[in-house]
Amino acid sequence: MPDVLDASPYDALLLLSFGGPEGPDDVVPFLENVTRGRGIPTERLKEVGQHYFLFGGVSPINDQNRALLDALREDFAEHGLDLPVYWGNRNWAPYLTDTLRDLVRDGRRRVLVLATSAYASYSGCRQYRENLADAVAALREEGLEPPAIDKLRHYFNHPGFVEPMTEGVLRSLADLPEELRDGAHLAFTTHSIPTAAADTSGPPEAHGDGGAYVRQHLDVAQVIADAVRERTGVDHPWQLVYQSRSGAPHIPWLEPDICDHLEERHAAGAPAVVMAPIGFVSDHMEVLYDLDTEAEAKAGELGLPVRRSATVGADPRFAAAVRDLVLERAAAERGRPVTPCALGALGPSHHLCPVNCCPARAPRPAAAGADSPYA
Ligand SMILES: CC1=C(CCC(=O)O)c2cc3nc(cc4[nH]c(cc5[nH]c(cc1n2)c(C)c5CCC(=O)O)c(CCC(=O)O)c4C)C(CCC(=O)O)=C3C
Ligand SMILES: [Fe+2]
Repeated sequence: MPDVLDASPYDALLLLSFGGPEGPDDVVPFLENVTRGRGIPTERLKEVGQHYFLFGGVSPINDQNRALLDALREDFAEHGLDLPVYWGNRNWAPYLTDTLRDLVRDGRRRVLVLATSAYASYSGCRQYRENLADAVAALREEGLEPPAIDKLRHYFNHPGFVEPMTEGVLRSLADLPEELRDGAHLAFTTHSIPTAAADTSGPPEAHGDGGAYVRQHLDVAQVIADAVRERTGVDHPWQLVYQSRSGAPHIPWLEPDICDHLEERHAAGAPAVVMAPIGFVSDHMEVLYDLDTEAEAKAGELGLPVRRSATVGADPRFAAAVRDLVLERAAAERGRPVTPCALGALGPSHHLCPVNCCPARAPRPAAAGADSPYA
């Protein structure tokens, strides 16, 4: 029998994700949920709807979360961590508010949240916290007393997140024809966001242009590029690039786009490119459409050999990393000394988002932060 691990003061882990449609009839209501009050052009919505219809109206994200849930439960059981794991989404069933109601029903009083977004930014962190606050408010409206909620720190630089991606890049390189392999460029890719959102991602004072969002991705890219060089003896040129831009054309978003980058690399004589989607936790629609469909098609037009490397998904090393993060946070909350695990130059992220971290354009209550009315 393994030793019993101590998750107190927490009595549940909540996997909090984006959600996605599971059939053609879900697509439009899902997009309405995502974009409620966000001013995304109708043209863009029609286009994104087509991305989903191309795959039968099904996003793989929910099945990927089910697999992650299984991996977490299996890892916790194997290691004697007695902590139930719940799952709720921001934009599709199972909806966060319903899951929070389940937590109350089961008598859970202090919940730790694992968001399926590894980096800072309004879209990747505060927006999740706002939706948590909305769910808390909804339960209070019903006369229920919701549990206290904390959110795990950003895990972009945790070895259990980075190492499976490093291995994925090595596999993609190995999959290229040998004569192209050593000259291959690495394109680390993530979701584009408005430059104004990047610059204030947080906390903004601590970072330069591009804020924590860009700095964190650059740090991970550097760690992976270094590890690849160590393992192969080859120094592959690399760059951080972006994908899945939306919003109005006159508003600046992070660039270059992956497709423009492929064109530019091709013109510069790169023999091949490995696209490494470090910004994403699983192979959801952004990976399946924007990389595997659109960017692959662009590369085909150019005659540029490309490979797309793996996301962590339900890798057991990621599940183990979550266990490590849970135990670290629980110990910290109990006032024990902890040595947070992190690769790269930035070091471990804060446990509690400071006031004004990744600010929204229009301030709204957000849970699990120093500026939270529920902290
Ligand atoms: C940083 C970031 C992540 C990574 C962190 C994280 O994972 O959270 C992410 C993930 C995801 N984004 C997703 C889907 C969408 N994102 C949209 C819109 C937007 N995303 C943004 C940013 C991000 N998004 C932004 C700044 C917008 C524009 C306006 C707004 O702020 O809303 C739209 C509306 C249409 C469009 O404009 O494309 C959709 C449908 C799905 C589900 C995929 C599936 O179904 O498999 C996932 C995992
Ligand atoms: Fe998105």
